[in-house]
Amino acid sequence: MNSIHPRGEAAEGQAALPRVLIVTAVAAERDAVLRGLGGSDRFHVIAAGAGPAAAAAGTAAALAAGDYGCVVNAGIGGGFPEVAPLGSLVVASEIIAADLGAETPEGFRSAAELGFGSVSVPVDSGTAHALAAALAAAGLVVSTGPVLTVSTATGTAETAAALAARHPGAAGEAMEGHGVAVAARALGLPVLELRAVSNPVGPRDRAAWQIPAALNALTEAAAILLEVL
Ligand SMILES: O=C(O)c1cccc(C(=O)CC[C@H]2O[C@@H](n3cnc4c(=O)[nH]cnc43)[C@H](O)[C@@H]2O)c1
Repeated sequence: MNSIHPRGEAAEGQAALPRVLIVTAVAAERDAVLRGLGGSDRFHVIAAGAGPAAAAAGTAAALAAGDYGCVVNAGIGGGFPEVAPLGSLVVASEIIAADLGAETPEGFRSAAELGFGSVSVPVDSGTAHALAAALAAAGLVVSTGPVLTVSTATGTAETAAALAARHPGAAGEAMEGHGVAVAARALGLPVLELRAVSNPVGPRDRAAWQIPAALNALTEAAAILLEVL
């Protein structure tokens, strides 16, 4: 882990730490992350819009305009209840485009099964482990596991069960990770995904989403991110 000089500047005799791009979907998530970062100018936080296409385009545009050493997708997300309870944090071990593929009479076939290449982007595993350990050490509840990127948020028990069966150990679901990861990978940059769980992956009950608690957890996690990256 790095020791970070105030405002991310290099201490005398040390190389400057690389800048970090953090991509969220909406302004409320961006602002929650910014509160945790406490004004560090080493981090650039954007709200690129919801869904993988907006996330990929926003990430690519930001990376083209600046010099970054690492990209993080952050926000609220759904948690698979056996793995990631409400209000907890999820650090992705891999980022999977879970609904990229085709329906067939025999069921869903992933883009990988159709011959289009992998639907999974690896994360920077050393940093992901360090982040999860630091979050746990700070007393936060954290899980690691695959985080699924979907264009349609899961809204039934049947879809949740099918996703869990296709992706054993899946911890969470959100709508931007794979877009951010593909854009980062195009420039050879390491990527992470960090989610605060606002709702279970399962039958849709939007009124029950615990958004303020998840945004608070995201703020707490961003303060730890500052120490780890
Ligand atoms: O209404 C609000 O105040 C509010 C504040 C912050 C964020 C939101 C969102 O609606 C964020 C949308 C964003 O959340 C992710 N998400 C959350 N739960 C799920 C899920 O179960 N399945 C998939 N995605 C989920 C997703 O990344 C959305 O882009 C509202």
